[in-house]
Amino acid sequence: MTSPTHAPVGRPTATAPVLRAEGLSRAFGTGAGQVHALADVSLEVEASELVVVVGPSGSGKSTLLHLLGGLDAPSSGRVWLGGGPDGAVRELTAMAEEEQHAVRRSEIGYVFQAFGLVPVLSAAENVEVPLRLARTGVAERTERVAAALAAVGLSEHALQRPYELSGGQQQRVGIARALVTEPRVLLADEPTGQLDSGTAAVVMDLVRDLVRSRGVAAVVTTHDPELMARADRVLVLRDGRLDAG
Ligand SMILES: Nc1ncnc2c1ncn2[C@@H]1O[C@H](COP(=O)(O)OP(=O)(O)OP(=O)(O)O)[C@@H](O)[C@H]1O
Repeated sequence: MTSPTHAPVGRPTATAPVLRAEGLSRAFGTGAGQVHALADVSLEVEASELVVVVGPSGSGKSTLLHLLGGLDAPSSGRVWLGGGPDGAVRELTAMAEEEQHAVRRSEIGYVFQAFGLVPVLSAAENVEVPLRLARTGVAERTERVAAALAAVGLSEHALQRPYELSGGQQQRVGIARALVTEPRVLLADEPTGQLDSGTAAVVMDLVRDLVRSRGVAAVVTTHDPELMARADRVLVLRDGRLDAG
C-alpha cells in the first residue's frame, strides 16, 4: 500500500483535506462468490466542497459512503479526517471502536435516502437525537435544535411528526439532524432519491448552501442530474472503480 503523502497521524498541518481516502477496497463474500464492491478508490475533499458521486446501480456508491463514514470497514485502504481547528489529521480506519463511535457522532453527519426519521418523535425531537447521544446539556440542545431547524427553513414545523410533513420537509429534518452537531463531514446517500424533481432541487440547493456557509466537506451519491449540476466536483464510479477523468 502507498503511504500517505501528508503529515503522519496527529501532526498538525494547515493544508490537510477534511476527508481523505487512499486505496479503499471492499470485497464481500469469499471464493467464487466474492464481490469486489469497491477497488482502490482514493479521494480528497476540502472544506466547503460538495463532491457528488454518480454511477450505475451496484457500482459501489453506498459502499464508498459507508467506508468514508466508518459505518463499514474496508478490506484494504485507509481514511483520514483532517482540517479541524487544531490542524490534526487522524486516521478513522485505525481508531479503536469507541473512539470511532465518538468521531462518527460528533464529526460526521449522515443523510439517508429513506430519511431515517423516528416516526413517534417530532421534527425537533428527531433533530435532537444526535445531541442526546453526545450528552449535550438541555439548554444547548434547545438552542442548537432551533438553529438547525431554522437553517433548513422548518422553524414553523418543529412540533410536527414526520407523517405530518411532506417528503421534502422530512428530508430537510434529516439534513438538520445531520448538521446539528456541526460536523466537518457530511455524507448523503441518494438524499433526493425519494423526492420529485422540484423538491429535489430545493433540497439540493439547501445542501449546497449549507456546505458552503458551514465549511463542511460533503460527499453525496445520486442518480439525479439536478444534483450533479450543483456539485463542485463529480466523481464517476464504475464496477467499484473511479473513472480517471
Ligand atoms: N453487505 C453486502 N454483502 C454482499 N454484497 C454487497 C453488500 N453490500 C453491497 N454489496 C454488493 O456490492 C456492490 C456495490 O453495492 P452498492 O450498494 O455499494 O452499490 P450502489 O452503487 O450504491 O448501488 P445503488 O445505486 O443501486 O444503490 C453490489 O454488487 C452489491 O450487491
